[in-house]
Amino acid sequence: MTPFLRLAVLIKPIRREMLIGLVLAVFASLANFGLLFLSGWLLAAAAIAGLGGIVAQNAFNIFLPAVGVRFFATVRILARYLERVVTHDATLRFIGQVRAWSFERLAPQAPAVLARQRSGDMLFRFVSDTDRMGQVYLEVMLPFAAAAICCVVYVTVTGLFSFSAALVLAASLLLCGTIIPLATAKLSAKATAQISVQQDIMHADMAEILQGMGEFMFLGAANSVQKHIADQQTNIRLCRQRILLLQGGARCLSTVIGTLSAVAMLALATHAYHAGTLSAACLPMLALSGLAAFDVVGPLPAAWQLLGHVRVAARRVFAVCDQPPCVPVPAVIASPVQALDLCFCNLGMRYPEAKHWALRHANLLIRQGEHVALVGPSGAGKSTLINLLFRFYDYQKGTASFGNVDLKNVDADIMAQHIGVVAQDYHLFQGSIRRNLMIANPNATEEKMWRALQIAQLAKFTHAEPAGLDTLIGEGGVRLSGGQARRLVIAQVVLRAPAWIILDEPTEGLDAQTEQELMAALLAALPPQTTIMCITHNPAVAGLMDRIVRVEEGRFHEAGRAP
Ligand SMILES: Nc1ncnc2c1ncn2[C@@H]1O[C@H](COP(=O)(O)OP(=O)(O)OP(=O)(O)O)[C@@H](O)[C@H]1O
Repeated sequence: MTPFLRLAVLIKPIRREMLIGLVLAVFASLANFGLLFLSGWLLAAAAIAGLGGIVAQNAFNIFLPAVGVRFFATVRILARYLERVVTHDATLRFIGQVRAWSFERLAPQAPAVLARQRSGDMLFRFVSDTDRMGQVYLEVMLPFAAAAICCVVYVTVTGLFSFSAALVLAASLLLCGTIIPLATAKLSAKATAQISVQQDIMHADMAEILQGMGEFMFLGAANSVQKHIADQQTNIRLCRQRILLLQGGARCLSTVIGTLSAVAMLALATHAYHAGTLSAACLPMLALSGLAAFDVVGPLPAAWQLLGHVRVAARRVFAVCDQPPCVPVPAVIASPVQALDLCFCNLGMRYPEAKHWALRHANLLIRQGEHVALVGPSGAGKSTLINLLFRFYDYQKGTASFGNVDLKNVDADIMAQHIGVVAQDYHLFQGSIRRNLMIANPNATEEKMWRALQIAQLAKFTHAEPAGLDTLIGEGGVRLSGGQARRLVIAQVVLRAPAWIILDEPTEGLDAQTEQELMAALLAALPPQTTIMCITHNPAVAGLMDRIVRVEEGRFHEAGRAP
């Protein structure tokens, strides 16, 4: 299906508002045309009556056309106002719909498929591209539909008075409404596509630079990065200049054609007057209405232009949304049952596009309530276990079960109900300590929050801060030290109190004493049936677990208890 057909399907729920908006837009334009049409006639007829002596003046009924002029003026204002309200409301609703639709499709792809995209690019697609797709009704469909309907009416009405003037009007409207906008769009197509691609790259670059500004400075690359962005900006500006020049030229040409057509219509009407087939009062009426008719084709070059942008934006959004999720969604989602034992049998797992198996012939059994340390060299496959458990990635060989349910029949939401993770690459949210704790457990009382902070050895720090739980931690927790941030993540997990807790290097960045206090408090506070899987390179931490499993080249080996 083409991007436009797919957009047409998405736009269906707002078709009633679209239709009302179109009717109002047509009313406003017709009222504008009627206003100039009637005013032109009224002025000329009044002047002729004025020159015709007292009998003609008395015979001339000024009131009826004056009422008509007021009617058209009022309808024009009201219809334009209501049209703005209805069409903008429809547009905002449509944008919301496009965003909700794309989010629904993107969510199952996280994080494996989305990890292959640049975050700035994703942000741009999700914000600007969906915004542009949402403009398709207001900025493209509405002007085209309104122009088509109004032009037919204008030409028909003009034809009732002068066939030749109607022909001139029809030809000029066709030229300004289709040929000039099409030619402009064709000439600027390359620049339009370039802008889309370059903006795409620039936004992704900008996001990366903002996130890694410190690292760029450490590497002494800040100036070259600045220059790189400035160059991209220059390219985009040059493309924009070209488009604006073409659009300005098209507008000029349309104005010239509109004026020439009004002059030609006046000349033809004058000829008809001399031939006795048209009254003198109709001459300015046709000239003025000829000018008014061009109002509806004015926005069309910009509409053609935007059509190109919408096509590019829709293609980009659909391209991301159509990617199949890395892990197929189970037809029927199962729920693990007690006891929540984890069992891998001859498991083989390879990351997409990777040459090597991250896990191979892996056998592992962890019973609920056990405290197990996972040790082993870097790259052995320890963190891969988390990716598998949360169904971020799929396994290709062997079997895996959790709580007597095949892992292929569960999804991340189900697993998150049973497992809490303190990951190596954790993320804290902008805002306060309280907000971050509430995200983990929206129903947590203040007392429970303090207890979780106590266990995570962060209560002393929080108490010492004047704002306490409302202490702001900055974007990603930048106002906290690495160790404090990690302990806040531990507090989040404690607050959730899941049946399983996976700690990936929980004490990294902590001094020996805090490390001991943290682990002791954690082990003492957790209910005995809580399973702990602790991934660590630290022998002291591994020694606190019931048993140690060594991970080597994607296989699990029992290594007994640490001394
Ligand atoms: N997203 C990914 N795509 C492709 N390969 C990956 C991905 N993540 C990990 N790998 C590969 O899988 C293997 C196991 O990685 P994993 O992260 O599980 O190691 P680890 O034991 O946790 O290492 P560390 O102790 O350094 O965290 C490595 O060879 C790694 O290169």
